[in-house]
Amino acid sequence: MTTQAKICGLSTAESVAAAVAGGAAYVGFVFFAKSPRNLEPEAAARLAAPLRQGPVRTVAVTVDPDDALVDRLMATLKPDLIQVHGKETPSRVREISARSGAGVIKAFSISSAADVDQARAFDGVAEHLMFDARPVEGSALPGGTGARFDWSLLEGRRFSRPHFLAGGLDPWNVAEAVRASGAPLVDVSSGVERGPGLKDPALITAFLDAVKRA
Ligand SMILES: O=C(O)c1ccccc1NCC(=O)[C@H](O)[C@H](O)COP(=O)(O)O
Repeated sequence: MTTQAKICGLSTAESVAAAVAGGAAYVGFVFFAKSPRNLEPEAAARLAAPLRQGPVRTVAVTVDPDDALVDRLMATLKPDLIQVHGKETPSRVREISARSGAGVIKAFSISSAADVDQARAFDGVAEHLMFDARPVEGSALPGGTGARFDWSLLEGRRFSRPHFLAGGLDPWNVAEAVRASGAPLVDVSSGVERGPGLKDPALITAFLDAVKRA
């Protein structure tokens, strides 16, 4: 099966264009004040405007979003999916999905097989599960840190919908990560940046080319 990619944390028209031209299936915009990739929903809506009629799905990346943020995102960006990267429960994921009408990507911080097991409670509740590396203790960010986990923890794992592998991927390791994990979907942020929050269009292209060859 072809691996599909999400390019996360976009903040310029050039990086959005590189993601679309390279064949990204998903593009992510971050709404988390402590992140160097943080955007106002209105700014993300402007960046996503050229994608409206196309096949690329837009993702709003959040951490424990309250109803006000969900409503504001749906009034502006109108994402296809809302990614939740905090301590959301299965019932909160259901609420966010019902309130927004968007699908939900539930992200998990992984450092052991037991961390992968906890995702079972969300299988069939969230549209996609995302397995991301556990950030180092004290990190201000729950995601987008460039940290990796042991990709083989996902080997042989099956879920009702395609799942994402994330965490420390880049153009040079993504093929090996796909092989070791068997993940059908991959996600990258810092591995296609030239500095914190600064996406590099050439690295986005290189990452998407590597995914196509994986
Ligand atoms: O990217 C952020 O700044 C961010 C902030 C708060 C919550 C989640 C965030 N990113 C989530 C993502 O989907 C990242 O792409 C994912 O964690 C992988 O990041 P990286 O290891 O840098 O490739």
